[in-house]
Amino acid sequence: MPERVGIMGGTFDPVHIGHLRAAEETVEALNLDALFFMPAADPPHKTGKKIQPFKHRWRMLQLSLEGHPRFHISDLERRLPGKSYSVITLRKLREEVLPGAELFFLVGLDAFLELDTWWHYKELFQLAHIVALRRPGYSGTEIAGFLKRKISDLYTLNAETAQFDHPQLYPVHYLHNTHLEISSTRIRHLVKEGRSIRYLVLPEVMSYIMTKKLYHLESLIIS
Ligand SMILES: Nc1ncnc2c1ncn2[C@@H]1O[C@H](COP(=O)(O)OP(=O)(O)OP(=O)(O)O)[C@@H](O)[C@H]1O
Ligand SMILES: O=C(O)c1ccc[n+]([C@@H]2O[C@H](COP(=O)([O-])O)[C@@H](O)[C@H]2O)c1
Repeated sequence: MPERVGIMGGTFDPVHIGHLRAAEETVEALNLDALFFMPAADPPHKTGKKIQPFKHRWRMLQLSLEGHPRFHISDLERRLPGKSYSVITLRKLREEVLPGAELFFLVGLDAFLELDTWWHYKELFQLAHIVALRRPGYSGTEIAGFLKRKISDLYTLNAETAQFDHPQLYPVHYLHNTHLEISSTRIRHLVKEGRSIRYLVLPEVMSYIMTKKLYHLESLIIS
């Protein structure tokens, strides 16, 4: 039986419990054998924005995932040249890194409803199952209309499995994960204002941010 492998792409600047809990609930709900966090080296929609170097974002992920039996990190996008387009990453995974595996690509509902702005976005649905994660501020009722308008009007909701099926393309799953109103943007702002981020990130990540002075006012001014 081919392995069922989740891929969670992100900037992870920094990784927070919104990411971690959504990933945990996906692994459980969809019975995944493994889930790879895939930090983007050059996130296409963050061009020109200041993001922390890959090594810090990578280390914070490592600290967060340590000891988890099914969570792993991949440095594939750091090794690929150019912008971190998800279609390129998924092609590479299917063709070379994980041939034979069944891939599940996780995206928050905010990102899902903007998938039509991604590079060669229609191909995503030929490469992997898409898992749309609930996120406060975005409604799952928009998924059906989005699929119909932007991808294919042959997607239909299967009431039994609560997923959208298609005769040729991969299914789209809408996960009823816990609503956690947490974003990396909010965490960066809290640090900058000298406020607490305890319980929004793992303790090891909080210590790392403090020790390395990431997101602090001084570090933002100097660099
Ligand atoms: N609280 C959350 N609940 C569900 N999904 C989330 C949550 N936070 C982020 N995600 C999803 O995780 C993926 C990676 O997110 P990303 O690293 O950009 O974090 P972010 O918190 O959205 O960051 P930023 O605020 O800097 O844009 C995206 O698909 C995003 O939609
Ligand atoms: O492929 C694209 O065109 C594309 C456009 C925007 C975002 N992505 C990916 O989506 C993930 C989340 O991106 P972001 O900017 O919300 O952190 C990350 O893995 C990006 O590489 C991918």
